[in-house]
Parts: sequence; structure tokens; C-alpha cells
Amino acid sequence: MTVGIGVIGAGMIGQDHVRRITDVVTGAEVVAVADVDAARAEEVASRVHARALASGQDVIDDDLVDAVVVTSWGPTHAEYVLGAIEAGKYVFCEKPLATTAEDCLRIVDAEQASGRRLVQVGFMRRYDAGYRAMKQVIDSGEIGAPLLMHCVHRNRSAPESYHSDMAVQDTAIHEIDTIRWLLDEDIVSAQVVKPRRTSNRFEHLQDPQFMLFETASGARVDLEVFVNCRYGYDIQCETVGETGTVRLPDPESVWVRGAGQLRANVVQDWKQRFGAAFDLEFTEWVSSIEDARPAGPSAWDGYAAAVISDATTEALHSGHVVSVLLKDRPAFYG
Ligand SMILES: NC(=O)C1=CN([C@@H]2O[C@H](COP(=O)(O)OP(=O)(O)OC[C@H]3O[C@@H](n4cnc5c(N)ncnc54)[C@H](O)[C@@H]3O)[C@@H](O)[C@H]2O)C=CC1
Ligand SMILES: O=C1[C@@H](O)[C@H](O)[C@@H](O)[C@H](O)[C@H]1O
Repeated sequence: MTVGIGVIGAGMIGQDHVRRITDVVTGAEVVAVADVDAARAEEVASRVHARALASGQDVIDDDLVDAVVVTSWGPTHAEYVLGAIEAGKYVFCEKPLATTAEDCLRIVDAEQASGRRLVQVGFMRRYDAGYRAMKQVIDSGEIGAPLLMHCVHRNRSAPESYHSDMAVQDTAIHEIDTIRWLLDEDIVSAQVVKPRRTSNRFEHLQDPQFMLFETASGARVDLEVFVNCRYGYDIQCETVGETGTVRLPDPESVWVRGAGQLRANVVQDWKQRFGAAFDLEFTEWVSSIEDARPAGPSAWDGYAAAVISDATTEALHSGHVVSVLLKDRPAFYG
């Protein structure tokens, strides 16, 4: 069986996923593309001999489309994910699942009413080899109960349109999901500390930010988000347990010795850093559709991330520790 995929949103990551589905993943092909920029949809569709359709809803309704990929702007995600559920089609939605917790809940409710898991959220770090190895160590009990986690999320630079809330909603949301997944428990409170700002930023932006999370069992996590660090894309994570620690490896790079120096390269962006994770994410997503056994990050994970992200944004503005108030997880989400 070849899974026919319709892509809504042919921008930066949409194009990357179209290429990935075409060149990397077996058992799937892009059959339709839509974008509010019709010329862009046409151009991207023609690269892979797919059809450009007039709207996202047309993609969802298309008979050749078995599954939908949503890579449009965040505020449009909820409408398309709800549309796909209504049509009974599998849907992969890039983060965020929706830009409000209320919309995430509407998705969770609609999916449960449909009676089967259809939604996967694009939290690709769960597919990164280093993070997976780290989770294996934590789950094995080798380092004892996790007590602390230290995380770093640095981007080389951010555009002028990037504002302070995005450090949480667009950037830290990856760690928010990763922490929940690695520790297998929820975050119960958030706090944001604002250090001196780098001069390498637009005036409106608080950069860097230092976030502190507490989990249900009392473990503490610190996260530095620094989106204008200048030197590259740098993701770090270390979990400290009662009897040992486990640290995320850096991406492979040769060590060069010469001219009195020892040098290794730093990757420059998320596409490079998580390219293999994205490939595996789509490979496993397509297999899960073939087997009718969805297994990736769920709509519930998207909802939980949105609620934690809202609490963290409130903490950024208030300077207070803000509690996270999640609904009880329905049995439907295991
Ligand atoms: N997992 C990850 O690491 C990453 C995830 N993302 C997420 O992917 C999504 C897209 O991001 P980018 O590709 O960077 O943005 P982008 O701006 O490059 O592309 C978005 C595309 O969606 C189109 N679009 C907007 N509204 C639409 C609508 N109603 N219907 C159809 N098309 C519409 C735009 O015309 C544009 O071509 C965002 O939610 C972002 O957070 C982005 C980068 C990395
Ligand atoms: O999702 C992503 C971007 O949207 C975001 O802006 C970056 O900060 C993240 O590193 C990247 O993974």
C-alpha cells in the first residue's frame, strides 16, 4: 500500500517534509499540496509531480489523500486538524498542535469522539538517537530516580518577528515535551528568570531567558533559551539521578588538531541537528498508518504542552511561579 499524503502549508518545513516523504520515506507519496500562496503551492507540488489544490480543506477532502500533513502557520493548525478528524483521516501536525489550550482540547475531544487515534504532533526530538538512548538509560533505572535536569536550547539568531513569548511557545515547547517524555511525568509549575539581555537582539526581545520547571515527583529542570547566541544551534540536556547522570551527546563532528588548536564544528540550525530525527519521525508515522497503530506524540501531548507553555508565558510576564493546571488524562490516551 502507498499512503497518499496531502500537505497543507508549503513553506520552509513543509517543503522539507515534502522532500523527505518523496526521497527518504518508503510507502508514501505526496499527492496534493495547498498553500495560501498559490504560486508556492504550484511550485512545490510540481517538484514531486503532485497536484496543487486551492485550499487546505480541498486537500483534506481529496479522495487520493489518505493522510494529511499540516505545516501551515500555527494559528491555522486547529482548523485543519479538526477537518482531518472530521474526514476520518490521519493527520501529522507540526508543533504547536494549536495556539490555544482550548483549541487543543477541542481536538482531543473530537479525536475521542471519532473513536480512534488519528493525530500525531511534530515533536521530533522523541526520534533523535541521542534522546532515545538517554531515555533508555533513565527507564532502565541505571542512574536511579531523576532529581535534576539541565537543558540548553540555543539558536544562532532569530528574525525581527520573533518576540519574547516565542521563546516559550515556539522554542521551549520542544523541551516541554521532551521533559514530559523523558521523565514520564507532567510538569506542575513554571517560572522564568530574565537575565541581562544580549546586545545582539532586536529591542523588543528578552533574550536569553532562564526557565525553571518542577515535575509531579518534585524533580527540577532548568532550561536556558538563547535564540541569538551567534555561534550555532546548540541543544544540550543532562539528567542527574540518585546514582549517576546521563548526558545528550553532541552531533558527530571530527576533531581537528592544527596550528596550535583543537577544533570541532557546531551545527548551524535545527534542520541539520534534527534531520535524521525528522526522517525517522516520518518513517515511523507512515508505518503506523500502514499498521493502523498510531504511536507517536498524541493530541494529548499537544494539549499538555500548550497548557504548560501558557503557564510559562504567564510566568515570563508576572515573574511568579505559575502552577500548571492540566485536565485528567483520558484513558483513551493510555
Ligand atoms: N519541529 C520543528 O523543529 C519545527 C517546526 N516548525 C513549525 O512548522 C510550522 C510552519 O513553520 P515554517 O515552515 O517555518 O513557516 P513558513 O512561514 O516558512 O511556512 C508556512 C507556510 O504556510 C502557509 N500558510 C499559512 N496559512 C495557511 C493556510 N491557512 N492554509 C494553507 N497554507 C497556509 C504560508 O503561506 C507558508 O507558505 C509552524 O507551526 C512552526 O512552528 C517550524 C520549524 C521547525
Ligand atoms: O521549532 C523550531 C523553530 O520553530 C524555533 O523557532 C526554534 O527555536 C527551534 O529550535 C526549532 O526547532
